[in-house]
Amino acid sequence: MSSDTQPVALEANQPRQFYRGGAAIAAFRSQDSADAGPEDWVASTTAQFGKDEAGLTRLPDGRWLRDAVAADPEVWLGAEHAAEFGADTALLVKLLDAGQRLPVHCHPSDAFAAAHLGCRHGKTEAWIVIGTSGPDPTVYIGFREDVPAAVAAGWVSTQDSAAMLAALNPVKVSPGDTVFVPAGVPHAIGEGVFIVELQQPTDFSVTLEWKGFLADAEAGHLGLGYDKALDCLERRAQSPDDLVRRTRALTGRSVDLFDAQADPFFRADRLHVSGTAALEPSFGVFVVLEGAGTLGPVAVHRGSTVVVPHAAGEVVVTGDVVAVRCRPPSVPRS
Ligand SMILES: O=P(O)(O)OC[C@H]1O[C@](O)(CO)[C@@H](O)[C@@H]1O
Repeated sequence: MSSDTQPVALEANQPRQFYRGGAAIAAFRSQDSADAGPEDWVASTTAQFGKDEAGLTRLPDGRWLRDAVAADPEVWLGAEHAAEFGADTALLVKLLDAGQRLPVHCHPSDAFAAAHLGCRHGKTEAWIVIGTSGPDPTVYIGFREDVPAAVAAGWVSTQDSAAMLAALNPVKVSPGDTVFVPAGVPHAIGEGVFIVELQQPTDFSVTLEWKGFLADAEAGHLGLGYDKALDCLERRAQSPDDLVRRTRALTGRSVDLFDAQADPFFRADRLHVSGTAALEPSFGVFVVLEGAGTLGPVAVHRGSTVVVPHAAGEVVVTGDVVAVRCRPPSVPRS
């Protein structure tokens, strides 16, 4: 019988990345050192692309979370989820602190990943802005106008960063804003933006703007070559209004952070608890944004991250707490 029936507080898990950042994570989590890097992979059962272990979360008892879930998917994920996904959580959550602008890149869809990368998941993602710094916190999302394939390929081969960035919609952001990033849509998170990121559980990226970020072009196309990799790029114009939501003013007990277009990929809500709240049974990844209290038996405060197995049942939150609850997609009942 599995003992994984209680929420578990997690330490930071910061695999090496190629870009600067991390001070906001250190401040948020009250860490001593700000040098651990710009990303914290929370409750991760996903390794970095091409790596065996980097990125995976270790439970406090020393097991990889991935192995614990594999040993008992129904305990961790519930019977319905396990029937659809097996031991796959179908979710990756990160804290990401962009200490510099990230490169322009995009991610494959499920169909592209299945056809070329041997995986059922692509990497649709979404961002919940939880902090900003500097004079101009901006994200860049989707092309402003349709871009012909030859133009995109030309930008990549000449590494025309200025053209690539200028082709994207800039969006100023502040805490409480959310951005849905469908597979294929090119994007770059700007300097000074600190987010909770939800995504499908892969590390597949096509880095259009590799120069100045990656060692060489080879690191940017998933081993497919840019000719093939750029087939996953969404070159049609996007309207930021369709992708960005401003949720800061919403303070209900549970505020849905994304709209229906995110439902096939993941769910997130912001819980505002004052007193007690009982949460329905579910696998969940929690990031506590404000306040202090308890999540089941676990004491939590700003900066806490907690993974909750489905078998924890109805979990009670107490105290004055604002937290983001991240969950995999709900599996339709047949
Ligand atoms: O996928 P890359 O090129 O490593 O990009 C870095 C980061 O950019 C993101 O895709 C956010 O846009 C992160 O999930 C990822 O870790």
